[in-house]
Amino acid sequence: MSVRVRLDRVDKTYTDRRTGERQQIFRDFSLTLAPDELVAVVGASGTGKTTLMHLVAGLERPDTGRIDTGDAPPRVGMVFQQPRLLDWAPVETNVRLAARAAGVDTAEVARILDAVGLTDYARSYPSVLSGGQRQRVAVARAFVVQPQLLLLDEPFSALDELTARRLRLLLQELWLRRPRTGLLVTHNALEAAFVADRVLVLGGRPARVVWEYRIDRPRPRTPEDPELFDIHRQIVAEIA
Ligand SMILES: Nc1ncnc2c1ncn2[C@@H]1O[C@H](COP(=O)(O)OP(=O)(O)OP(=O)(O)O)[C@@H](O)[C@H]1O
Repeated sequence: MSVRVRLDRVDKTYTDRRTGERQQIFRDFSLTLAPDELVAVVGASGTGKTTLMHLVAGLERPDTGRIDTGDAPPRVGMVFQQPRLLDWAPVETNVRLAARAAGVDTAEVARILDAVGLTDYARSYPSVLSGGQRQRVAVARAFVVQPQLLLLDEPFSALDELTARRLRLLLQELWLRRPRTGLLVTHNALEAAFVADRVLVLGGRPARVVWEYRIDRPRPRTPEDPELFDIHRQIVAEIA
């Protein structure tokens, strides 16, 4: 079952540790992610993209307002900029521990390792893998839990462009096997255009959606699609 995510009139304030000043990151902020919709959030540094992700993940609580993800807490798969693997454990164990913690049949582990192209590295330790391979493990760990909600915070921005591109294609492939609701935070407008059903440009303080674009390009998409390139240019123009 896919989830609908609804942020309803959310306020979120932080106190600056150095100055003691209060910063209102969100005021009366509402947003809905439809079931199986992939939404990308872009915008200038410090606007509140990661805060938004943390609110949706339940890692931060709103001061006021509600975040509704349905009756039962959804299974969440997260991918961060850094893979955050357990260095003492082989690849297979990294993925299996995530599956077990989520109560998912560990038979899924071999299947997802195959899907991300890491079967031959199942017994390897993260330290011997390339950056791209480590991030593939992180993607496997996120997908092995069969997430109803996918949260991607700059998942490919620490990788070189060619590797990032391969991982975006992998993400598309995994998502197409079974679509699910997702939120992607990225600085890369082309990535947003390639991955998302809808792109939001966040700006200002408190943050608001200053521009929104629905991407109706059919999937599977290719990064060479000139229409996606045009959309990416519009996104860049809106961020600037
Ligand atoms: N735990 C915290 N305590 C205090 N201030 C915080 C905390 N988390 C974020 N902030 C502040 O909230 C604002 C928004 O931060 P956030 O990380 O959400 O922005 P962002 O849009 O993700 O930025 P970037 O693109 O640079 O990652 C920033 O001014 C940041 O300093």
